[in-house]
Amino acid sequence: MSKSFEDLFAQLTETARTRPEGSGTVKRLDAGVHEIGKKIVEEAAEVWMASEFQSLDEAAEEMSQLIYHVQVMMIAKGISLEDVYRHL
Ligand SMILES: N=c1c2ncn([C@@H]3O[C@H](COP(=O)(O)OP(=O)(O)OP(=O)(O)O)[C@@H](O)[C@H]3O)c2ncn1[C@@H]1O[C@H](COP(=O)(O)O)[C@@H](O)[C@H]1O
Repeated sequence: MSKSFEDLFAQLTETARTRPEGSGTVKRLDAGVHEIGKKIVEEAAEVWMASEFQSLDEAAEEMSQLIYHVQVMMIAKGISLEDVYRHL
C-alpha cells in the first residue's frame, strides 16, 4: 500500500519523536541541516538526470526520494506541513 505526502510526514514526525533503533531518518536528523541539505541537492540532480535520460518510473522514484529528504529537512527545522502549504 503506497503512502501519501501527508502519511510520510506523519511517519517521519513519529520516527523523530520515538527515535527507533536502526532508523535511517534518525541518523539523517542527527547528522544535521548541512548533511540533509547536501542530500537534497544530490536528489534534485538525480531527479533532473532521471527525467532527462531515464524511464518515467525511475524519474518518479528519484522524485519520491527528493520529497523524503525535503521532509527530513522540514522536521530538522521544525517546519510544519501548514508552514509549507501556506506558500503554495
Ligand atoms: N521514503 C523514504 C526514503 N527515500 C529515500 N530514502 C533514503 O535515501 C536514500 C536514497 O539516496 P541514495 O540513492 O543517494 O542512496 P545512498 O547512496 O545509500 O545514500 P546515503 O545513505 O549514502 O545518503 C535511501 O537509501 C534511503 O536511505 C528514504 N528513507 C526512508 N524513506 C521512508 O521513511 C520511512 C522511515 O525510514 P527509516 O527512518 O529508515 O525507518 C520508511 O518507511 C520509508 O517509507
